[in-house]
Amino acid sequence: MTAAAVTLCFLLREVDGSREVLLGRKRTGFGRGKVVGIGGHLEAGETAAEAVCREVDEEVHVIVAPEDLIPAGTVDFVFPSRPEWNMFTTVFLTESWVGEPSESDEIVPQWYPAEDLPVAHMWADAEHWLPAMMNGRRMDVRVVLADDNESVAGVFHSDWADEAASASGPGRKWEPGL
Ligand SMILES: Nc1[nH]c(=O)nc2c1ncn2[C@H]1C[C@H](O)[C@@H](COP(=O)(O)OP(=O)(O)OP(=O)(O)O)O1
Repeated sequence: MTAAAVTLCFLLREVDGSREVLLGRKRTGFGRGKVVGIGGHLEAGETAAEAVCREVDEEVHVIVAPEDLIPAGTVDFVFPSRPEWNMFTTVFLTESWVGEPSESDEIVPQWYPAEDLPVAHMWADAEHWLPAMMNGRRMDVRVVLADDNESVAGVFHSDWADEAASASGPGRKWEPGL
């Protein structure tokens, strides 16, 4: 089954010398009640960059220009016992936008210290890949969920800096853990 194409954007700012990231409590749909990144599904004909700018505007009313998106990699969420939930996520960071985040029907946004994420309220896998990506590590990640569709059964990564990783296909080197 093909994974749904989705995208996430993490807004980063510095306040009194400390870095903060914008997350939000999801009010509807997949992952309702969890604190998640801002983003969602690509619409037909959209690139991930176009989709994430649209989603950030729709969900938290902030305008991000495509040229201000910093590519951070991808996360493939694999739900072996619910393959219809599989999602392939293109992840971006940004430090530039216009407007102040405000809530929508879908998300209640909130700034969190980048060093102290609300992991108890997030997907269990987020602490494996999000801190590394926020710290500038560009990579492709594969998260395999356990049968409860919540806990993490396995995490694999392939750094963009790793020459072997730039070749997709059978030559690609996936390392366990992060
Ligand atoms: N295991 C996981 N860990 C995580 O941190 N985020 C996950 C995840 N599995 C999925 N996601 C994210 C990726 C994606 O951005 C989001 C689901 O997409 P949406 O918010 O668009 O879903 P909805 O059901 O609200 O659909 P829409 O109809 O597009 O609003 O959940």
